[in-house]
Amino acid sequence: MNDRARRGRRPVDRPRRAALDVLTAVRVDDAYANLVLPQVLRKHRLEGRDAGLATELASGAIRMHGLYDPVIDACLTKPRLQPEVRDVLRLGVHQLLSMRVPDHAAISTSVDLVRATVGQGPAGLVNAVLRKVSRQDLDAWVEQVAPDRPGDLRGHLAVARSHPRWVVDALAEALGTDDELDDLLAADNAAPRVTLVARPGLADVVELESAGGTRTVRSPYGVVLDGGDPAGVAAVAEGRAGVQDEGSQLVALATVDAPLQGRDERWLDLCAGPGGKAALLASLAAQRGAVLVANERQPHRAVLVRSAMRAVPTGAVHVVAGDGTRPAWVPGTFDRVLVDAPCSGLGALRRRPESRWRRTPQDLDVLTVLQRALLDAALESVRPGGIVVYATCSPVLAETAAVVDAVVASRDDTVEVDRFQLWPHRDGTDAMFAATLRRRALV
Ligand SMILES: C[S@@+](CC[C@H](N)C(=O)[O-])C[C@H]1O[C@@H](n2cnc3c(N)ncnc32)[C@H](O)[C@@H]1O
Repeated sequence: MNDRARRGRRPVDRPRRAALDVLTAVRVDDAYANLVLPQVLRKHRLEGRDAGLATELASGAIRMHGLYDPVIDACLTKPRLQPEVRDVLRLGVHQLLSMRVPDHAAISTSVDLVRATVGQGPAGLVNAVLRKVSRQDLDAWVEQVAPDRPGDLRGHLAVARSHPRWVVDALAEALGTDDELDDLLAADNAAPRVTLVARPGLADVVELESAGGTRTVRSPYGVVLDGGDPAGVAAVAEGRAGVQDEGSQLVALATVDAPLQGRDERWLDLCAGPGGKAALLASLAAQRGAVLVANERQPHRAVLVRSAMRAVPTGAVHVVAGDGTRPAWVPGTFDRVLVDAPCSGLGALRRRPESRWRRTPQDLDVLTVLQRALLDAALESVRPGGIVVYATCSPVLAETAAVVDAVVASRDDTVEVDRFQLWPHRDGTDAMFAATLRRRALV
């Protein structure tokens, strides 16, 4: 590049550069956007509004590429596109169709970005594609690139709401109706507000409300933050409170509040990492004179569980690392057991922009075998008359009802006493599933 050309170039906008770094890490390194974002923001020294802009750009472009890619393809004259250039275009399309960025700013910053990162070659193409995209709004593009809504509702929503078609089918099956499908998929695309949990005996909701928040409707321990950084809330920094979706709080509460006859002092969280539900269970255990064993297979996640427990009175919890399908304890040891099983996470799509694109139907084949083994191990671990709650952050029937039904049907010592399924569009929570089972008392 000669000096004249260099002088003529505008500096690349840092939030957009940061957003592109996130897209690259997700595409090339299989990174999780929510984990890589804080590092990238630090690297580019972005805070406040700039950090918010980079986050919105990256999350939106990743989440919505099921819609943006057909729009981009409709504007190409040649079908092939370098992945690096497509990433820049996805960011540009997000600004043009889903944000209030003026067209000229969205286009010129995208051209600058591709010049700085890929080179001068694709600058003209990026300019031309984004100019075409800017000629109509989001609704007009959906009409142009998505299947016809009356003729193929699920196909239409898969594109319009940017979900893989198999995920749309699995969610529709779990809902039991297509009538709410649009609302559910739209809710998956909206960033959730941050919900805190006041760990009982360690913090209370009044303290969290004073940080600027509103109490949750169903959990007595939850506060939805109005905004701001939860790490700045003293109770969170000290481990007396945590960030936890209301649905997860309700799962922990279902575990400890299910009626139980007889001894109620040994509790087990079979799949505890990173420790959100275990920390709520442990603080309740401390209040109720019980002790929680928090088990996690992955040692590095067991470390996270220990950190989540830092404010819980010692003696109320023991954290152990082990395979929950091969328990290290005597059968029938526990009075209450939570199995928060590893799952597809398709009920928490609001939180992870890339996860819908990573999962495959084949994942379910592997997961459901493990889920059944863990639920069986949980039932072996609980005493006769004891309670087991099986939970997933997925509503997909193969990992919820089908697992519970199969395990209950395969045993003559287990009855189901309750079941709930939460939904983002109905309940404002992740789509958590929980079934409460009781091991029959000996007669
Ligand atoms: C859905 S997460 C649990 C979330 C946790 N209850 C919370 O609220 O923070 C499932 C956890 O199960 C762990 N896991 C997977 N296989 C396991 C096994 N065989 N035994 C025990 N834990 C396992 C995973 O490493 C993961 O941390």
